[in-house]
Amino acid sequence: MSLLELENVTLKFGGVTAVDDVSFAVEEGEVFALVGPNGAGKSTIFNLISRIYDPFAGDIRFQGQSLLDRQPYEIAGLGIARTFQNIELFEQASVLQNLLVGRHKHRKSNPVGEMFFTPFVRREEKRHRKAVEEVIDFLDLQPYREKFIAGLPYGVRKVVEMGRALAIEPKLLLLDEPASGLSVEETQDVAFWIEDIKKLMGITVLMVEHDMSLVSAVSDRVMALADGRMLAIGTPEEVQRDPKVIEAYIGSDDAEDAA
Ligand SMILES: Nc1ncnc2c1ncn2[C@@H]1O[C@H](COP(=O)(O)OP(=O)(O)OP(=O)(O)O)[C@@H](O)[C@H]1O
Repeated sequence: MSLLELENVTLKFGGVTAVDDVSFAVEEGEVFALVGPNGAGKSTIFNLISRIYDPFAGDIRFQGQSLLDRQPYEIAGLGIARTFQNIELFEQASVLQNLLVGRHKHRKSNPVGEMFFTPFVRREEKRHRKAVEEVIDFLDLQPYREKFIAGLPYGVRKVVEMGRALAIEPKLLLLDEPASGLSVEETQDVAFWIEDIKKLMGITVLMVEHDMSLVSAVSDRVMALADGRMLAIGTPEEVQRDPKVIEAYIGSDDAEDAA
């Protein structure tokens, strides 16, 4: 059984078919990338998996169970965490506080227990702190742990967003353009982290990314899309060599990314 399966998924926005009969499966333990020119449907696929949109047709399954009868707020609890293209963190809160928010789905205590700070609540709090401290160490965020997000450089914020998703202890991590806006050096760091997330944490990664150097460095498999349709699926090399993929990029705004 694949970890995540999309089967004949279609979504239309008015007259635009953003995702057109798309099927693919992500296997446990792999890094799988979605690539394609602007408007190909990549972010819409993430929003479908996150249950922000209902597909017009088709099914989306996680660990064999359909996600279509789930609400968006249930998705993290099932073990799917995501980052956003436009970083979504609490600006006036510290790195530590932002990561603790990621632990929300693990909270088992009730409001009365929290009011009286019972031994159970204390133990639970310790467990959350430990999990978050591990993520802080893992992502080298120690120097920033008490700093407010508002004062942090863009590259660090992106790492914090990845940390918040990891603090959920997901089985599947959805990374929406993890390298966008980053320097070459920062992108290399992201590549190392993705490798470690896969190898050391055993987390499966599905990512949307325009930077083909990052895609080639970390992905086991890649699916290329254009105009909502699947063009090719395979190793990064196979997909980059595919004539349909080359043609889709030529003349698009993203021609340089494909080079
Ligand atoms: N909420 C929406 N309402 C109407 N049309 C939308 C909406 N979201 C996306 N679209 C359209 O659906 C198509 C796919 O968009 P999507 O954002 O998924 O592409 P993408 O591959 O993620 O592009 P990019 O690389 O630019 O982020 C585009 O034609 C887009 O204009």
